[in-house]
Amino acid sequence: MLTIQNVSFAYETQLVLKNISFSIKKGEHIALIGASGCGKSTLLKIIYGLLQVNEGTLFWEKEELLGPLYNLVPGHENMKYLSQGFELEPYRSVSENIGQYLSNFEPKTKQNRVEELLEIVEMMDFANTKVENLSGGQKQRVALAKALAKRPELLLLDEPFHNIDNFRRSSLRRNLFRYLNRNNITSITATHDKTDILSFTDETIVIKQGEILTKEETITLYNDPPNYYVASLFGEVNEIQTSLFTDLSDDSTMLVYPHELKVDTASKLKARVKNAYFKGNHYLIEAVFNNTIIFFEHHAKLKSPETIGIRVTSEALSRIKDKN
Ligand SMILES: Nc1ncnc2c1ncn2[C@@H]1O[C@H](COP(=O)(O)OP(=O)(O)OP(=O)(O)O)[C@@H](O)[C@H]1O
Repeated sequence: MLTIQNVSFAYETQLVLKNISFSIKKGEHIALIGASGCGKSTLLKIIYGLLQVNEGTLFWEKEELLGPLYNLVPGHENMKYLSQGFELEPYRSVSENIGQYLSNFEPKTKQNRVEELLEIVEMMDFANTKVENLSGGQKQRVALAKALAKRPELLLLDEPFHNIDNFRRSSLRRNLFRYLNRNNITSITATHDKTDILSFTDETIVIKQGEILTKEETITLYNDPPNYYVASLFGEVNEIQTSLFTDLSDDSTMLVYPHELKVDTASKLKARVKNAYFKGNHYLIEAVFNNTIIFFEHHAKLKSPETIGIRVTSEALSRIKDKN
């Protein structure tokens, strides 16, 4: 559906994206992840047609997307881009904003559509409220509904749940992706939030300093990250000498997530507890092991400077052995 070939882009002299190539099929959900400033928003803006590439080509099916120099109105009509600074009309109501670009030809159809969108973003109670009187998170939800209003084929989301409180975020995410799947709408989401990525995207593209580091099925990428940088985008991760926990004798290291390290009183491999962070259903323990800081999950609080034995779960060990 969308193909990007060898795209490079610079803001004046600063080269921000280098030789980006990938394609997306209809109905797929893709995550764009990478450290702040790596070029995620810039890439979304290029795809939407707000920025002109210096090199490379973009295709929508077989049609080349030529960019803003060749279009009077920037932005491709089969896409919608939800930017971090949502463009809403502050003095108009939530419903008026959502319906702004919908046809007035059949008022009942328009009203039904606005109501459907209000339900998706859980803003039914604010239909007649002026946007200027909404919180940042509420504005973000209205902007999302407005982006969906004209049924785009491709939705480009830039940190879409950034301002939304945890309480709403989960249900909003579920509503949105249920709607996208039901309507076969493709999406690309630039995000820092691993929950956005893991539960809702088929593939993940990792960008580092303007280049694609990897593009992989999201589950595969999480279960078998190619390096520390990629694993750390999903949260805390430990890089541990493989020979300590396996019979491999080389000096390679392995990546182990905190839930894959367990306290084991029988283990000869000892770690010294530094801190315990309450996480609700477990504690995240920070400890010193083999002269480096490690993190692991434990059901109870451990006190500094307690010394405990640790082991790696058998699932993680077999994954590591399979790799070697
Ligand atoms: N309008 C601009 N003019 C000049 N430089 C810019 C402009 N917008 C972004 N940049 C620079 O381009 C680089 C990439 O920015 P971009 O916003 O694409 O990153 P990002 O990965 O989306 O970051 P974040 O996760 O913080 O939103 C950064 O170094 C940024 O400072």
